[in-house]
Amino acid sequence: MSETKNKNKFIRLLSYSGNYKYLTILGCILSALSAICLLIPFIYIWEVVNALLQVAPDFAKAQNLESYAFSAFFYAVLGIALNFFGLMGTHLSAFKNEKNMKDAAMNHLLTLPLGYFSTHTSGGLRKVIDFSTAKTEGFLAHNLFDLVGAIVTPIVFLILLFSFDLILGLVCLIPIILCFIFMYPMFSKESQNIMVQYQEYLEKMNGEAVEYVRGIPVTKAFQQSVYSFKNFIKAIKNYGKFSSEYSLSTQLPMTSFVVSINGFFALLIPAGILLAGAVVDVKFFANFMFYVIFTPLCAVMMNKIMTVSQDWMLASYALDGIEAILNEKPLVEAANPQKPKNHSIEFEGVFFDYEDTDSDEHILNDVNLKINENDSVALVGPSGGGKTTIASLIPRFWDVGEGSIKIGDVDVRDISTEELMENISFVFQNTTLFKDSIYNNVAIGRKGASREEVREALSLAQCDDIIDELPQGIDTVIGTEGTYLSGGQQQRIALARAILKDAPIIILDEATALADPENEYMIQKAISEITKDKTVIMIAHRLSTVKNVDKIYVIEKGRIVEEGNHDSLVENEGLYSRMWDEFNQSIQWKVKSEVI
Ligand SMILES: Nc1ncnc2c1ncn2[C@@H]1O[C@H](COP(=O)(O)OP(=O)(O)OP(=O)(O)O)[C@@H](O)[C@H]1O
Repeated sequence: MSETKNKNKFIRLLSYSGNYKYLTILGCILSALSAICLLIPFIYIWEVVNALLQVAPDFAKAQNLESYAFSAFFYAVLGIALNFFGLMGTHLSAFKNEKNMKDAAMNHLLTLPLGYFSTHTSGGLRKVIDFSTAKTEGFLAHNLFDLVGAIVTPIVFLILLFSFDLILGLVCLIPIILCFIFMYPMFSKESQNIMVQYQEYLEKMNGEAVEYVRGIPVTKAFQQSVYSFKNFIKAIKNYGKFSSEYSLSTQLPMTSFVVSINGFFALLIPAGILLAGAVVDVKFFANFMFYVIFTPLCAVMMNKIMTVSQDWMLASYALDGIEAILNEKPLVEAANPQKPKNHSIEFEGVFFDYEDTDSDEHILNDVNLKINENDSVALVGPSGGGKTTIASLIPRFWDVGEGSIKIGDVDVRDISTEELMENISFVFQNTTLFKDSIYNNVAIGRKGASREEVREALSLAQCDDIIDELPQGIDTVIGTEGTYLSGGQQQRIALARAILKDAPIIILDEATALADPENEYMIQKAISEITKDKTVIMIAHRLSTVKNVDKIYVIEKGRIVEEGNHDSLVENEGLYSRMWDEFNQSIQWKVKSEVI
């Protein structure tokens, strides 16, 4: 059963090569032929030794030496040529395989809901795609080719063993059989699972190491030691424990394997001496020489089979990584997409939970709200209440569990993704700027935008002072020549991108979170530019930034607990009014401490 599954897996892997898979098959056939050709010269060497021994000590009388030497040379060259063309075939197919696999994964990623990327970091995805495709490419280009050669060689070897001398052949067969017996457990399902577990422990440790390096500034600032990174320590210990236990468990089979593959001589030489006592003739001596020269080759081949089996396990694990991405459910596109009638937004009885939510409480619990076209609303409330989640459901980062979200009276699930993205701009607290020029970073906001339009958007987003200070103006590449932008500056560039996009619905999540007072003032100016005549949803902790919106929704524990404008909510003396008091106190505290 597991064999069929593995076979299927191999066929699945090969299918990424498309029609190039025939090159893999051809490459493997050439590998087998090459292995046979490369063994034939040994027969001719035996013929030469035999011919010389027959006429010893008058070696000049030896016959056919040139013809043997030429034949040996011919097969050696043919073997190398077949090897070369075979490897070329497997490489071409492997490169195609790698490209197709990467394309499939990348294209599939484009169909996934945006929420997928908030739980799967770009670094992690890149690692899976790069590691997996590199591993499978290596397996198809080299390891599989080697495996065929490594399997064919002992088979031809066995045929040769028996055709030269039956008894010596049988003697040489014993260590080969022992090798296979000791190798068998290493091919088992259990052993494959161990390999997968090993990779998981290794990845966990690497992941924690990255977190550790990222956190070094905090560790130093708070005078902590490496031991404060408990997860890292735990990951190292787990990895160490697993590796030692695994190594110890393979001690006996591995040692037995190594002893057997290198134990040919231990049996061959005593057998040779014993047999030589009985039949002392030249032919026997030539045969014996043949075995002495030839048998070490078999050890090399056995070793290769052993390592290739491990390479297959790694390649199979890598394929699992890619298939995990490909098996992610894409965002379901509407069969008959509709256009929103206007840019109002409505939540009707929305319930939502993340996939891994295990609490009894819903993340969003019966959320109902209506935002008229061109109105500005704010979502405020305690941390973890669900503000970002509400905003993320509008552009379908995730789909609602129950209820519906409508834009212009059309359910967002009935709007095509393209149309939805055209209608919505979002600016998050953690803005992503590419390591590219400021110009390209902004121009991505709208296809075909002219240079002038990009400049204008930057200007409206209050970025003139940033551009003036850069060595190459808007063509300066961020992150080079010491060009690093502060969080607030990056936020303004991101706002320029949104201004250029000019979408009718704007979602601003903590847009001023990273700003110092001067940047905050500039960002506020940019925001008033971007939000003119737009439907706006703002999420903010600084209540001063949302005081003038048309409506404020107070979100707590996934529910809307209050709604109204600023004045009415302050009068209400509920959660908002308490938050407003706390906000004012914090401002006064700040002013006082600055005066002192
Ligand atoms: N990707 C996710 N997967 C699982 N749970 C999540 C995810 N994102 C948020 N949550 C959980 O959902 C709840 C609401 O989070 P959300 O970020 O929407 O709150 P918020 O009000 O915006 O918080 P904050 O003001 O701190 O940004 C929290 O309990 C949070 O832990």
